[in-house]
Amino acid sequence: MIERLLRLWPHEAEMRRLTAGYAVAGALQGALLLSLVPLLRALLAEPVKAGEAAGWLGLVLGLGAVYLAAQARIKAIGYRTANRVMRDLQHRMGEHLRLLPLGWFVGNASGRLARTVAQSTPSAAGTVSHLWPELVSAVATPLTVVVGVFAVDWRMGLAFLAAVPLAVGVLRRSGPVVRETQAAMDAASAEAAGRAIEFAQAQPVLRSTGRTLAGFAPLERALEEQRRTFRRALTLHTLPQFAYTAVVQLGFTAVLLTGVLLVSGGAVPVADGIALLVLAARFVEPLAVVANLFGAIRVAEVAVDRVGEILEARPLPESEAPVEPARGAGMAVELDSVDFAYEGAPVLAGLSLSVPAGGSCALVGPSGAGKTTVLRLVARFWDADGGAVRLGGVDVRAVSTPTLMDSVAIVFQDTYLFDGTIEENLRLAAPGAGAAELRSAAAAARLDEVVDRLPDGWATRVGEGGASVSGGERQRVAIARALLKDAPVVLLDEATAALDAENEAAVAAGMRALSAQGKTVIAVAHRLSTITGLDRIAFVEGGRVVEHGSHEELLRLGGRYAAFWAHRSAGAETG
Ligand SMILES: Nc1ncnc2c1ncn2[C@@H]1O[C@H](COP(=O)(O)OP(=O)(O)OP(=O)(O)O)[C@@H](O)[C@H]1O
Repeated sequence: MIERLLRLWPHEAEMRRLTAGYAVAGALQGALLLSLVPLLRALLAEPVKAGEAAGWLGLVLGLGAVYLAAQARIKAIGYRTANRVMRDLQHRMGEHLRLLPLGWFVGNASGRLARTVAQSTPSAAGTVSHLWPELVSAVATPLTVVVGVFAVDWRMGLAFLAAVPLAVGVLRRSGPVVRETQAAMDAASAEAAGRAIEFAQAQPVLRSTGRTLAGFAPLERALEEQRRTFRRALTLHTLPQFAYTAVVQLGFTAVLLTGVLLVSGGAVPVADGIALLVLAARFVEPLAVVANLFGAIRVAEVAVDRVGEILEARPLPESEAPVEPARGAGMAVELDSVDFAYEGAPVLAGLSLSVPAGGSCALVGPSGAGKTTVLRLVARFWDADGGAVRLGGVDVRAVSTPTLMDSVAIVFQDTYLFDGTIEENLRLAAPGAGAAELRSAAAAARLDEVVDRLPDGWATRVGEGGASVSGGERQRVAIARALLKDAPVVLLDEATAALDAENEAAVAAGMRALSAQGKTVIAVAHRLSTITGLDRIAFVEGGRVVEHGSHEELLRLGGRYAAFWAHRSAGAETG
């Protein structure tokens, strides 16, 4: 466990010092208990040795005071270290996230990240301040006691030790079970939390279709799975817990029997016997604690693993000799026989596409054909499995990340806006832009119409994620950002959700404005108005471009695009 943590937080010397401190505190407690033996001997002697007893009592009190002081000191250090562990892990995660490819953030990364930062780092750090010290002292205290008991009587020492191998065996066997069930419970809880969020977000749809909780199958399934996993965990944990308690009780009984036999046989004085039995009762306590701690440590291990998943996620390789692609108003984009698969599921198979600098191209095709994936590969969310993606003639793998991010502006379907004003959201793309620039970009993206309608104009707050403006309006902000950013390549994934006529016209106008600035525009387009506003069309199907040309050329060809167009036109007419 601690090795795992040290892999992520490599401060071995500090951890060793802390462990030594915890061990000393634990040993002090052991010594405190052992000093009961001479105290009881003096008290139970015939006649009572009052002076000697007072001396030993002084020692007990003194050791107690030293133990308390040591505990307070080591706890304070433990808390400080735990705080540092948490701060360092969160800081390193922040730094590391900046290096991870954008592809890492696709999918459920935000939920995973939120949980890891908010829950797993405190839990991992808590290992240092709570679990580790308790475990170290739960081992150091009985160990000291056993050494002392051996000094009093070796037979009693052996009786104390008798249960230890059995207890260790039970713990070792139960470890993987607890860990596996903990991981399963964690995954089931995460899934249930995700479905609950989905359920909340889907409320408008569910209510408009008259469906209630009973009708929302994904959440029901996730909750049922969570209950099943928890029941299974309970069953699997019961047996090892029972076995451990039984072993500890068996050990206590062995000490008791040995003590009674030795005392009644006259081999051990009565006073020593009583003292050793008192010790035995205190010896069992930490052993029981160890079992609980092992469970808690397995839980913390899952948290440490989650932090590790982020810190050990690999950034894409960076070229040691980066090449700067030639940069004009636009930049040529080329995909050359690109193959790509998501976790083994092939999406692109030998896809080739070439868009000249300043040119524009609409990616059209059936849902799931891989159009969005093409845009993601141009922005190097991931590297292609085969073939090459080139910007300005240079392989994206040879371009440094800052240059790449500088060369590409991305307008994706799910545009994220920060919880600030419209103006602040625009300024993200160009912090130094003057008011005139801002207004001209907004006008080109028809964002000015939105701003005029909003109560506080440019100073209107958009809410978390841009919740207080519509999807189409968010895309207008993103297009205005792309105009301001002045990157030579603009990648645009038109929203598939129904856009009203006004927003649709605004997106088409924004694309025209980007093209007019000489930028290379590649857009996944769904609407006839936006498709025909671009120079060329690439029809993507089966992981490759199957038709490529202008709108008129492709209609004349009478192939897949012509059929798609006829179908869409019929749909548009019927509304
Ligand atoms: N992050 C991901 N992990 C795994 N599979 C993915 C991921 N993103 C997309 N896919 C799958 O890859 C295929 C291509 O997806 P992509 O989004 O590129 O298609 P598309 O042509 O843009 O579709 P649409 O028009 O519906 O947006 C789909 O089958 C999709 O389910």
